[in-house]
Amino acid sequence: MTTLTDTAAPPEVAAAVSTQLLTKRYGEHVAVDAVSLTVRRGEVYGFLGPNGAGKTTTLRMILGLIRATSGAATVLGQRPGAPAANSRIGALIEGPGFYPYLSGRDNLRVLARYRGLADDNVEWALAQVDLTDRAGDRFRSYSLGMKQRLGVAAALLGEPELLILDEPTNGLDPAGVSDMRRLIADLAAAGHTVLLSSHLLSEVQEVCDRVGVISRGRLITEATVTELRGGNRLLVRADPLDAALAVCMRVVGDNAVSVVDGTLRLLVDPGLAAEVTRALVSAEVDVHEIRPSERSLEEVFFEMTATEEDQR
Ligand SMILES: Nc1ncnc2c1ncn2[C@@H]1O[C@H](COP(=O)(O)OP(=O)(O)OP(=O)(O)O)[C@@H](O)[C@H]1O
Repeated sequence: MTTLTDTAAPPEVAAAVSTQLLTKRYGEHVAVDAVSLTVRRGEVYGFLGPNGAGKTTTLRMILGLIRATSGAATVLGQRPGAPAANSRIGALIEGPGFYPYLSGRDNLRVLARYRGLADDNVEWALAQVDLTDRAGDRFRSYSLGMKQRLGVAAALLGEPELLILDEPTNGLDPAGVSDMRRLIADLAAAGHTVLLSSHLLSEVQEVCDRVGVISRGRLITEATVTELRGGNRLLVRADPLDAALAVCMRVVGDNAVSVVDGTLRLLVDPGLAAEVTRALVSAEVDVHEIRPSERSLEEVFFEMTATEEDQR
């Protein structure tokens, strides 16, 4: 008999990637410290952290390129490195080794043959990254952005379900970053799950559904970009400030109001803007500006890592 419980996919199968207390030590140094993260199928997951935080080491464990010291990981329902998973994963990690004297197309053909894939795959992958026109040129003549896109094309050979991209925007100029962002959004729209690492939050906040923030080997948080940025702040510029402060404290509570650079910062639902404005106006305070304010991901990141430092 089939019950509802029997047919519901267990979380580890529903997830594209999940890790449980994944840890990597190099001697005394803990490069990755008990990381438990989940990448859901179909999402773009940003793995964020400064240089040396442990991103590449985590991705290498997920791909089965290095062994975890302890903990576990499941990738597309398999253990890392299992052939059944590898054939459904495309990865760009630490720059692929391309032959400089071969064209982009021939480089991909070499990789495709090695993996038993037909040349159609090469043309498809080149088109995905918009390199078809330059595919006949030697790799060494490519700009950094083109080299990165060829790396993504290599990861795309065989149309993998899951793409793992380690710092795909590293070293790119703003135009290259914007091209890469668009490419990732297109791949996600086409149904690929994307796990990408970055140390630049501004680069991933537009393209990622969820982010995991890692600092010194530890996963500090995992949340949607909206959750991280928080929508619960109102900024008020009003005159006279003292009277405005008193009114705001009365309306939203003493602890929810602070003054930053002559502006009142209210930690409340922005839906209270009308009520706050009415109270200020009836107290004969001039309201120059009242607006909701989100934290930038950079602010969130620095606040979180600062808290983490304090706890050490
Ligand atoms: N093979 C190794 N032997 C010793 N230590 C290592 C090794 N690989 C990584 N580490 C250390 O582990 C830590 C995490 O490195 P990792 O490359 O994973 O960070 P990252 O977040 O990817 O940073 P980056 O963006 O600079 O690559 C660093 O302190 C690094 O020096």
